[in-house]
Amino acid sequence: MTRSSHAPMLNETHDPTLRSWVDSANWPGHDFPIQNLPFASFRRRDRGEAWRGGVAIGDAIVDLAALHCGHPFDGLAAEALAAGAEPQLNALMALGPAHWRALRLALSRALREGSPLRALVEPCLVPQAEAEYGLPARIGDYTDFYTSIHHATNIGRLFRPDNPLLPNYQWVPIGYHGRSSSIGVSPQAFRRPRGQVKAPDAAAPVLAPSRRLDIELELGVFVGPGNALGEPIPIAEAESHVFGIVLLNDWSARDIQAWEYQPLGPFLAKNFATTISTWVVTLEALAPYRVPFERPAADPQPLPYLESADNRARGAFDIHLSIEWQTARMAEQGMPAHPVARTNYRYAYWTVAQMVAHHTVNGCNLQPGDLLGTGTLSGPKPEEAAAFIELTQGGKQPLTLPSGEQRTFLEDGDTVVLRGWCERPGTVRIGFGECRGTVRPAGK
Ligand SMILES: O=C(O)/C=C/C(=O)CC(=O)CC(=O)O
Ligand SMILES: [Ca+2]
Ligand SMILES: [Mg+2]
Repeated sequence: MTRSSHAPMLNETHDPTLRSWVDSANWPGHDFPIQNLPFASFRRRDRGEAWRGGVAIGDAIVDLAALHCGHPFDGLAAEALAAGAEPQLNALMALGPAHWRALRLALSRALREGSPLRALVEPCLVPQAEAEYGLPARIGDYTDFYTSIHHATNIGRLFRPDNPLLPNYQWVPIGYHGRSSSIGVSPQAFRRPRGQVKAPDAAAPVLAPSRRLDIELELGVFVGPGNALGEPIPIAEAESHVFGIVLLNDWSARDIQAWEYQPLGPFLAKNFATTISTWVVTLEALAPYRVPFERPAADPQPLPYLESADNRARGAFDIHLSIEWQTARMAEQGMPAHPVARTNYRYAYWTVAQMVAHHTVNGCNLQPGDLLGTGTLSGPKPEEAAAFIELTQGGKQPLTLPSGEQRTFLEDGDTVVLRGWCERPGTVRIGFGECRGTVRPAGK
C-alpha cells in the first residue's frame, strides 16, 4: 500500500487561492468553500422527489443525480459520480480512495472560476434552503469508542470515584457496539427516554423519564471499503478504509446509565437517539489539517498493531468543535443558541487509524457505511469538556444562559447545536455545518 493511498496528500484541490463561480462559496468563513466539497443525501422538500447524493458548494448543492445525467466526467470520476447519484452513499463509500480522489478533482475543476463545464453544472445546483437531508448512508453497524482520556478521567471520577481511569484504557482503544436504528440526521427531535433509575438511598429502582439527559460531542467516522471476515485491516492501510467524518451527538441519560452500566456497559441510556450532521467531510478535504499523534513518553506506548510512522507523523486531526445550547424560551425570544464549550479533536488519545486497526484486529468485518463514533471529545481544560455532566461537575454547578435560565441537564424543548471547523494559517477555513437536536417530552 503506498503512502498516498493511506493518508491523502495535498494536491491542487487544496490550493487556498482557488475560487468558485458559485459566489457564496468564496465568502470568507463559509463552511463550504471549493476546498471542502462534502457529501450528503438530500432531496428538495415537499416535491415527492427521490433521495440522491449531493455535494455542498457555498449555499448550494451539486445534485449528483442530475449531473450524472449530463455525463460530464470520464473514467474513475464518472464511475464515482454514478455511485454518488444513488439515494445513499454506500456505493460511493465502497469504491475507495482512487475513485473518491478522481471525483473530488473533477468536481473541483468543474466548480472553479472559468470552468468550461459551468454551463453544464449550473442547472444541477439546488439551493440548500430548499433541501431536506437523509442519513448519508445505510448504517449497518455503529460502534462508539471512548478515545478522549480527559473525558474518560472526568466521567470515570463521577461514576467511579475510587477508580476513575481503568488500567486497560492506555492499552486498548475501548469501544462498545451501539445501535444503528436510532441514528438520525440533523435536525433530529426525539423523545426524552424513560428507563429504570435508582436514587442512591432508594431501596429499589423506578421506571421514570430520565432527569439527567445529557449530550456527548463526538465525531462520527464513515467506513469506506470494508474487510473480509477474518482479515484484519493493518494500521498502514486503515485510512484507505475511511470515507469521511461527521459531527455526532451521542445523547446519554446519565441516571439510567449509572444504574444499568455494570457489568456490560451502555445500553438503554444511549440507544434511544444519536444525531449526526448532514454533510460528510472527506478525509481528503481534511488533509491540510492533519497533525502528529502524540503519546506522552511516560505513558504506555501503543502495541505494534496500533503503531505506524504515518500515524505518528499525521494520524490526528486539528478539528475545532463547539457546543451551543438554546432553551425553548430563548428560541421564542429569538435568541440564538449560546456557546457553552469548545474543544478540539487533536486531544484524542487514539486516532481514526487506530480505531479501524483495533476494531478489525480480531477479524471483525467492517462494511461500507458503518459508523465509528470517536467518543466524547473532551479536552484537557474544564471549559473544553464535551458533555454537560462534566461541564456542570456532575450536575452540581449549573450553567447560566443569556435568558437568565440555569441548566445542568436538558429540559424538554431544549436544543443543542454542535459545530466543527478547521482553520490553519495558509489554508481556507472549512466547516462541518451543524448537528442539531431537540428534546421532546417523554411519551406516555
Ligand atoms: O466511563 C464510563 O463508565 C462511561 C462512559 C461514557 O458514558 C462514555 C461513552 O459512551 C463513550 C464516549 O462517548 O466517550
Ligand atoms: Ca459516547
Ligand atoms: Mg447514542
